[in-house]
Amino acid sequence: MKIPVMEIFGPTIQGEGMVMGQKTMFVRTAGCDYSCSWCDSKFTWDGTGKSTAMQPEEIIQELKRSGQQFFSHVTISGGNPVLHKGIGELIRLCHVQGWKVAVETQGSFWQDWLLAVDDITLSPKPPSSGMKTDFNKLDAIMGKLDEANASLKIVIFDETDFTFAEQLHMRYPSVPFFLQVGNSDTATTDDAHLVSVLLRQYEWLIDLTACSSVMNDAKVLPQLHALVWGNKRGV
Ligand SMILES: C[S@@+](CC[C@H](N)C(=O)[O-])C[C@H]1O[C@@H](n2cnc3c(N)ncnc32)[C@H](O)[C@@H]1O
Ligand SMILES: Nc1nc2[nH]cc(C(=O)O)c2c(=O)[nH]1
Ligand code: SF4
Ligand SMILES: [Mg+2]
Repeated sequence: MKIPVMEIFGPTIQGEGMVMGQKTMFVRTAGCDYSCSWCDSKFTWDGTGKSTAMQPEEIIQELKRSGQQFFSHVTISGGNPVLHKGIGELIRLCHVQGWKVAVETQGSFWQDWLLAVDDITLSPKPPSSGMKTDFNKLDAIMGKLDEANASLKIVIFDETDFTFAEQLHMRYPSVPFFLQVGNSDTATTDDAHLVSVLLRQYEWLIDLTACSSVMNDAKVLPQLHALVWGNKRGV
């Protein structure tokens, strides 16, 4: 079953969340059921990017061609990769190669192949995104997942987002919880300015977290790739 692929890149580091710093390849799929106001990957769903329909075997070949022997971990992101049934076969083939597989999704859809993923990052969207989380769906997904492989990662732009994150953490207290700095300027090429803004936002988020007893075991992280490469694509 074919998968619409936007880009395949790496090896780079996972710049976000539960396995930050892990060397990995990325497979970015096209299409999203959301349209977050601040999405840093709008080209996957707004018609400005070009995708290629690929069989799982072709994706494996392209990963080997571009990453050679320099990786053992593959991150599937998007868009929302959970829209695509064919990813189940891709995960199986990655495991045959001995590679671990991570998936990034917002938690709006279920596929049975999620049970085969080594690290799942669920990133429900806070109010600033303009999206509304369907908690019936999210509860059902959480109920089916092995919590050992899952984490929650919430992007924070303002105090309303932080309150949303507190409520989410209280709803799923045993799931590892990550707060992520929001990038409010995903178009700029002025890296020095972007980094200074992101570090200021990081400090603001640390200060908020420090004063929240709900967040006593949360982790507060920047997007490491944005600090190193700014808004550059394919890193
Ligand atoms: C582009 S999304 C693709 C996966 C999936 N659609 C999702 O949102 O989880 C990958 C990650 O980037 C985060 N993200 C998107 N735009 C961002 C921004 N402007 N600042 C910080 N994180 C952002 C999302 O919340 C998500 O955790
Ligand atoms: N280095 C790097 N780390 C990332 N973590 C999540 C990403 C994403 O866009 O899903 C991403 C990305 O695009 N690059
Ligand atoms: S859910 Fe993810 S890919 Fe989709 S619009 Fe939001 S941030 Fe972008
Ligand atoms: Mg990204």
